[in-house]
Amino acid sequence: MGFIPGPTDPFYELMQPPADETPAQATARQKRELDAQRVNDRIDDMLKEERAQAKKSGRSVVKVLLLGQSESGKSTTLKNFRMRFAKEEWEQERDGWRSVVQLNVVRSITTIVRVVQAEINGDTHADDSDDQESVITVESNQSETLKFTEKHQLLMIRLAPLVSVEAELKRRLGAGAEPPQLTSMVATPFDTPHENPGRRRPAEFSVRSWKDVIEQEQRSTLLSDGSTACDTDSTTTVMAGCKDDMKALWQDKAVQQALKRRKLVLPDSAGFFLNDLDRIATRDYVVTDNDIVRARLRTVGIQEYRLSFKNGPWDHTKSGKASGWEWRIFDVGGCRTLRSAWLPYFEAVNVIIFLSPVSVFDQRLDEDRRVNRLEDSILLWTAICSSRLLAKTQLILFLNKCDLLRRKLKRGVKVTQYLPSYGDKPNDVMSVVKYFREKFRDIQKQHSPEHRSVYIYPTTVTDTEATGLTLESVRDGVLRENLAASQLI
Ligand SMILES: Nc1nc2c(ncn2[C@@H]2O[C@H](COP(=O)(O)OP(=O)(O)OP(=O)(O)O)[C@@H](O)[C@H]2O)c(=O)[nH]1
Ligand SMILES: [Mg+2]
Repeated sequence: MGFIPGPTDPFYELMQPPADETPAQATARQKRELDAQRVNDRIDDMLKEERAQAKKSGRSVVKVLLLGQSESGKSTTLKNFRMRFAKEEWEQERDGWRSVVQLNVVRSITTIVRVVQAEINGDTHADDSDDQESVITVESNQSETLKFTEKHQLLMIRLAPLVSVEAELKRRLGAGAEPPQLTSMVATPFDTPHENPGRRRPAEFSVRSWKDVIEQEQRSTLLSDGSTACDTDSTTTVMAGCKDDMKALWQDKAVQQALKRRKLVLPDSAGFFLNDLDRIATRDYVVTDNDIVRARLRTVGIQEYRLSFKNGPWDHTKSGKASGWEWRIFDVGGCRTLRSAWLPYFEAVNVIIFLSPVSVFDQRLDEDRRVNRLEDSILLWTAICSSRLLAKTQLILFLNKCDLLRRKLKRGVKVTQYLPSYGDKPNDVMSVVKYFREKFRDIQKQHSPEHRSVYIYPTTVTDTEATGLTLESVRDGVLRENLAASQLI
């Protein structure tokens, strides 16, 4: 059985049906609850079984949750964990990421093509029915005509095959994909759900489990003789054929102006991929770790990965038992429509790694454009710190996306303009990160039901070398802190 909250519990509100619920909504809710209960029961059974096995083997289990808003870098952190501590598996699945990187590239290009086409056609609003990145509006005072010529028309025609490449890649990766749930939203997992106020941006491509997607891709690219099928793959061939045109589009001045003018928000990693087309859009493209940590697949399900740690300095208890440790890391979807699904995973969790991107103080949530991203992150952090259920959970905070913060500040964006409490402190990375560190620490101190400390790391989780070192420090800290406990779950 899962836990049943009493009226004083922060979860109680969440479990109450809405006052204005119709009979149809009640039936749908009851079905959802029944399904959720079944899942919970299955998890409970599994946990029981695992506890028994762990006891037998003398191994200790640490349950780790990765939390934070959408695009905060949770899945990227999980990739770093696996890259650092599960090297063999990581090497094996590397090829499976090829199509994901290709989809990231192609989606950015087709989005740009749509913008340029809209400019050429003189549309004031581009079609936003497909991609989240394509929601763009023309500023009325900037509507002078850009210089598009026949060259651009020709580029549009020559890049047209990428639309079917995108569809093909989506179909192939679709094994683990699922349309995002556009149901009710919660700001924190403890809130009462309320209706989605109407998203301006339709969803990104998302996956229920990238484990499934990657494994399937790995199988489909591996030939019977053990070699990979990269040079026989038609999407790769088309992309290689379009390489020069993609480069020409991305580097074109009028195109760049159009993107700026229409305020097109491409994913964080678009520039990285599009500046490196000579390497990526080739028939013999080999995926690198750097590519994988930048490849974006939005998470909609909850996935679990296991890591084993053996023979470390943390491995010896007073009794001399060298038991080994297993980490079960859970990666969740951070979008507001998905946060209520986190609740069952809060039970018996040892460690939460919370990611708060420090570069987002001037951005809004995709799922609710009225909400500032930093405010959302603070709200979520406060709720996690305040939860009684999580009172004994060790908290680790990653102040992430420091590289993007640096870039933003260099462009002259002033923190104090969006965050008046920042006052006239220096507008540099060190000072901003220090400020956030203090604020998040204060919230933790003020709201934790019991005394505990929080470990705070400034991170750029796309920097795999630096993140690897951070994760080693996290691992040692967590395991030392938990050493006293003989059985962790
Ligand atoms: N430049 C930069 N990009 C980052 C950093 N961390 C994550 N990203 C990128 O941001 C995007 C989103 O990261 P994800 O790890 O998918 O975010 P998530 O928290 O799992 O998001 P959801 O699955 O929607 O909950 C990816 O394209 C990452 O490559 C960072 O520190 N710097
Ligand atoms: Mg994710």
